[in-house]
Amino acid sequence: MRKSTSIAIGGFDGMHIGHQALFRELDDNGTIVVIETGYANLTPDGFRQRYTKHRIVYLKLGDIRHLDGAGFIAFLEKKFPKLKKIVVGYDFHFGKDRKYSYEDLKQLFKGDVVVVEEVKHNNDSVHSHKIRAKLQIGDIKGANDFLGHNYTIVGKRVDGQGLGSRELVPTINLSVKDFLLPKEGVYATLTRIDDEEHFHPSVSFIGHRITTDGSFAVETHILDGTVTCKEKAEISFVDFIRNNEKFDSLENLKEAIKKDITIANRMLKRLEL
Ligand SMILES: Cc1cc2nc3c(=O)[nH]c(=O)nc-3n(C[C@H](O)[C@H](O)[C@H](O)COP(=O)(O)O)c2cc1C
Ligand SMILES: Nc1ncnc2c1ncn2[C@@H]1O[C@H](COP(=O)(O)OP(=O)(O)O)[C@@H](O)[C@H]1O
Repeated sequence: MRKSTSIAIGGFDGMHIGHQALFRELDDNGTIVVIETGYANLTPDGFRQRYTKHRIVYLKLGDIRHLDGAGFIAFLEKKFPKLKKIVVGYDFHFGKDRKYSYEDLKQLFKGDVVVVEEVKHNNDSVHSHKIRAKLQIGDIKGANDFLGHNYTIVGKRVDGQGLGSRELVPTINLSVKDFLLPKEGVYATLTRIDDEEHFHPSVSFIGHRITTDGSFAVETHILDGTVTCKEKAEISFVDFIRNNEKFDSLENLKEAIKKDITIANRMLKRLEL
């Protein structure tokens, strides 16, 4: 922090293409200042770091929300004594009732204030809340376009019913906390197991297993061989296949899963793995 000469300020949940436009304005000693609201669920906890090489510093919203414009600048200058440049987006607001904007920063800060113009995709302004809305309707492609990377969640391995490997296909069952889960259904995915470096092509199910025991599950079936997962896995979403369905028999569910596998293979083959 003592070395930081430039900072980008915001919530930065998702680290999407709008956020990345800010980071491009940082220099080698640039730091990303995340104002934590407690609502981040696209890139919770330490997950923002994987989408940037810049150092990230977290500030609690409660510690700064009462500050006026001058107070906020004084706070930043104390925390970053070498600060020369502040980077924010076109809609950045801060302070009590969010009443200060980049105009105030420009007036009050002695160094440079860079204001990044609105980043759009297909003429639609990119924002975290829109990415959440897309995931909630299963629009993975739309969410990924806004993110500039595949939406990725991490979970802890848990035991399943054991039915998968006996009657259907083997799956890794995950308990996922803190991440927003896409809508219930079946997805073409890439899965990274434990600390492996590569991702496996996979097909994943999120939802209540309404055909079997009714309980909620996040499961992934690996398409390129037999694997063992010890502790955790990471699911990277590529495309939506179908909604969660209730089948009359395990036999029909099995047929549907076979089709899902064919579709997932087709969707994933288009990618350079
Ligand atoms: C590709 C795939 C698609 C699935 N689709 C459905 C579904 O549409 N409806 C459903 O109730 N369960 C679905 N399941 C979940 C199965 O019910 C689940 O794998 C089975 O209950 C075995 O669970 P276990 O891994 O805990 O043994 C799907 C699972 C996979 C891997
Ligand atoms: N689409 C965008 N174009 C340009 N700047 C953006 C965009 N989205 C967010 N920003 C900027 O990035 C920083 C973080 O904003 P934040 O409110 O966390 O993002 P979001 O609006 O996606 O939730 C702010 O300075 C904001 O002005």
